[in-house]
Amino acid sequence: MKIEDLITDIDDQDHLSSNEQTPLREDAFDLTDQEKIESIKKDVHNILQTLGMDMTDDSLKGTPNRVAKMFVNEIFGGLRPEKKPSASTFENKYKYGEMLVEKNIVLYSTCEHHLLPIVGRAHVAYISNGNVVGLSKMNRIVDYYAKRPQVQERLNIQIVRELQQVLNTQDVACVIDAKHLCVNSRGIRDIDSSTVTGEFGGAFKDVQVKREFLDYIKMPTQF
Ligand SMILES: Nc1nc2c(ncn2[C@@H]2O[C@H](COP(=O)(O)OP(=O)(O)OP(=O)(O)O)[C@@H](O)[C@H]2O)c(=O)[nH]1
Ligand SMILES: [Zn+2]
Repeated sequence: MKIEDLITDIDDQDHLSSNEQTPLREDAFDLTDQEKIESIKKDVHNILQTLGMDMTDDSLKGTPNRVAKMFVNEIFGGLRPEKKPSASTFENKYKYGEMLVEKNIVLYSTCEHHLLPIVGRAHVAYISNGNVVGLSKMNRIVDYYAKRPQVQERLNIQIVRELQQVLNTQDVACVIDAKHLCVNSRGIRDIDSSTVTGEFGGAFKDVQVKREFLDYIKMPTQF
């Protein structure tokens, strides 16, 4: 793929290098969402028709529209830059200077190689540089980048880069542990394996800081 063919969220271009970006074409948003749904509907119909399915069957006739809407509005809804959650920060008045960990964030994404689900957990942490972000915004940022055709490594990096920008600090980390249905349910069909990735920025590169973060993740949640 040529470098010119790669764009990312328009407002992300300053701080992401091209290999961290979702490979989108420049004309990615020329069509409206409704136009995309109409086009994908025909494609899904064609796939099922080619497979020999009776597309007039009551149970199947709504499928192309259903799948097209699901692609555009739901599982790939995070391709649209305007859907990025606004993660307003506020002043760290209480001067909390330790690590904050938002753990066990449920993650649903889609493997871009097979278009099968990736299901897992993300654990996000940062050390405040004067600003704090609303807790739920971390879950929302994970969800936004997960709603794209993804590979886990890129998803992991995109989450960290976004929070680094929002919080104006390098001291952000994210670990993802996820099952890829392309590995679990087809191909090698290894139901037990999962994939762990980690991205550690700034202070989290320090072994002890990283250790503290990983220990918090392991700690059972008591409630
Ligand atoms: N690095 C990485 N690889 C992934 C991810 N999701 C899926 N893959 C892998 O992408 C690879 C695609 O390999 P191919 O050989 O082209 O596909 P395939 O013939 O379907 O491979 P098998 O899954 O081994 O049957 C597979 O090994 C997948 O396991 C991911 O998030 N990160
Ligand atoms: Zn896959």
